[in-house]
Amino acid sequence: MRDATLCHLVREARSASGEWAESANDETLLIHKKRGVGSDQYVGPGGKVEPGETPRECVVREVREEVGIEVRDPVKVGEFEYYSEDWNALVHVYRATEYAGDPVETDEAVPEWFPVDDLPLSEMWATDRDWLPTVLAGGTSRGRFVYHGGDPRLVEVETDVPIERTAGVDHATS
Ligand SMILES: COc1nc(N)nc2c1ncn2[C@H]1C[C@H](O)[C@@H](COP(=O)(O)OP(=O)(O)OP(=O)(O)O)O1
Repeated sequence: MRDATLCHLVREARSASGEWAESANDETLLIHKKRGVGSDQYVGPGGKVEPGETPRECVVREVREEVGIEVRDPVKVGEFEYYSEDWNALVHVYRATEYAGDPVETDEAVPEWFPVDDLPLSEMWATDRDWLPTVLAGGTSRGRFVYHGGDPRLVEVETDVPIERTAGVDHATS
């Protein structure tokens, strides 16, 4: 099975005085994908892990390539198995709040910030609604999804499960 990554970057809300504000006002960066798996949908930036690369290295590279942002603190918060007729993957999900740069459009993606409580779920993978709100709120999730004809046929999701929270180190895939 192919390893892939997703990054859910959270821009934490602050009040006018610079204090932390309600987390409901946080925003997350999604991309409208121009090509590849899930094109024409919104999804977190990410992509396939290259040989010899760790998932953490991959997620940093993919976010840089897709939207021009340098992610500083990706923490692994989820792991999902996806099966479909033409795409099987083990997807490593990261949450990050520290980054440098402003998102830019590239030939792969159009970036857009969304409030965490107002996601474009009807234009995202159907199963994102089963785990993404938990991850954006700082929780963890693990799941197994089987798609057929573009629709989810099997959905198994656990939330707030132990995930090896590899803030700095993880392992290269073969
Ligand atoms: C239900 O299935 C999926 N849900 C979500 N949220 N994300 C998914 C699903 N299946 C795949 N993905 C994501 C995981 C990766 O970020 C990408 C992988 O595809 P992509 O084609 O973008 O990979 P790249 O390496 O960027 O592509 P190139 O080969 O064109 O460089 O999709």
